Amino acid sequence: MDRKEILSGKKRIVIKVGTTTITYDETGNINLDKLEKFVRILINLRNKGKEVIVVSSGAVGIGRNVLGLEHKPETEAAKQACAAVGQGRLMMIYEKLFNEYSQLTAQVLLTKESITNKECRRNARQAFDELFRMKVVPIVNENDAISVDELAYGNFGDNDTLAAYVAKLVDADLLILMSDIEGLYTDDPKKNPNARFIHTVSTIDGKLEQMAKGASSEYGTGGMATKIKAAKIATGIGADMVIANGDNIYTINDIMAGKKIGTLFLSKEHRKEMKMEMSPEKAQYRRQAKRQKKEAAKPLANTEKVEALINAGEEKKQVEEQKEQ
Ligand SMILES: Nc1ncnc2c1ncn2[C@@H]1O[C@H](COP(=O)(O)OP(=O)(O)O)[C@@H](O)[C@H]1O
Ligand SMILES: N[C@@H](CCC(=O)OP(=O)(O)O)C(=O)O
Repeated sequence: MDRKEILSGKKRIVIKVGTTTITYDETGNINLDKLEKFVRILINLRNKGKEVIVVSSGAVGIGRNVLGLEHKPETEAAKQACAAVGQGRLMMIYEKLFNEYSQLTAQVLLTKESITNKECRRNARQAFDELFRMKVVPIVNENDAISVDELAYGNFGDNDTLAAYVAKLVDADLLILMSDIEGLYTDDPKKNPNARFIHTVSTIDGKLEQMAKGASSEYGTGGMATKIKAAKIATGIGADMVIANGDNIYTINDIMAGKKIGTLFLSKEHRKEMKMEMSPEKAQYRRQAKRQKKEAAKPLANTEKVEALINAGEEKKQVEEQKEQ
């Protein structure tokens, strides 16, 4: 099973854009050009018969700019005010762009309760179902002006996590997180030049979680840590998830076409299928590597250890040669 098979047949897609994707780094102003392209991509997906939900950040950042604040709002009240001003501006622009193509859109502002409270969750699901039926594209954000807890960005409140909960709420089969970076690395590449890119993740474990650090930009909030949290939620409910760079917004089309772009987190179903599809040679190689690792960990006398390592190297070489033949 390859990426194309996994991604091209997706039906219900949640796409999250971070503040850094829809604004200019230098000024924090809205990148209208990119937003327009984004809206066209969304409408095109709809035209192909897909159902799309947008989770759009930007309220706080845009509000901060509209209000002319030089620095990130520090107090709770300042964040609330920025979000209230910015959300209106953001929706006004989305509305205008969608309207150019006669595509209806809707604002859905969620709070923690929309997910944690059973009744609120049912109401939210009902609203999304009806919007889908009416072929409207919902644009979701947190209700930052009143959700003070969420604005702390400590527990529930970041849009990566929110997007995953939305995917869960509507039973989406794909979650795309457009970020300011092309995907997950073994460490934050902005701080560690030796960090290596990870194309596919099938298991999210403690080691992987440790690789994912916080945000390092002026406008970003969650960093990679919240994206891993989102991946756990999304893949757990059977949705695949892709993190990709929003610099080139057309990347969304490439992801949908199954091109090897960004980091793909496999849903639990695809994880199982991949395991079953592992070739006997690869399975043998894995078993052998595991055995060697175990052997090397055994306390041996120094000379024995050296001998064991040499033998292990030879054995590995032989398996690799056999594989190549
Ligand atoms: N292991 C990692 N791999 C990639 N990026 C990482 C990693 N750890 C931390 N980061 C940081 O996460 C940032 C992306 O998250 P964030 O700043 O919240 O932006 P956005 O909201 O646009 O996704 C990257 O720019 C990078 O500095
Ligand atoms: N709800 C907030 C965004 C929170 C958030 O996660 O932001 P980001 O890291 O830019 O996706 C807002 O609209 O400003």
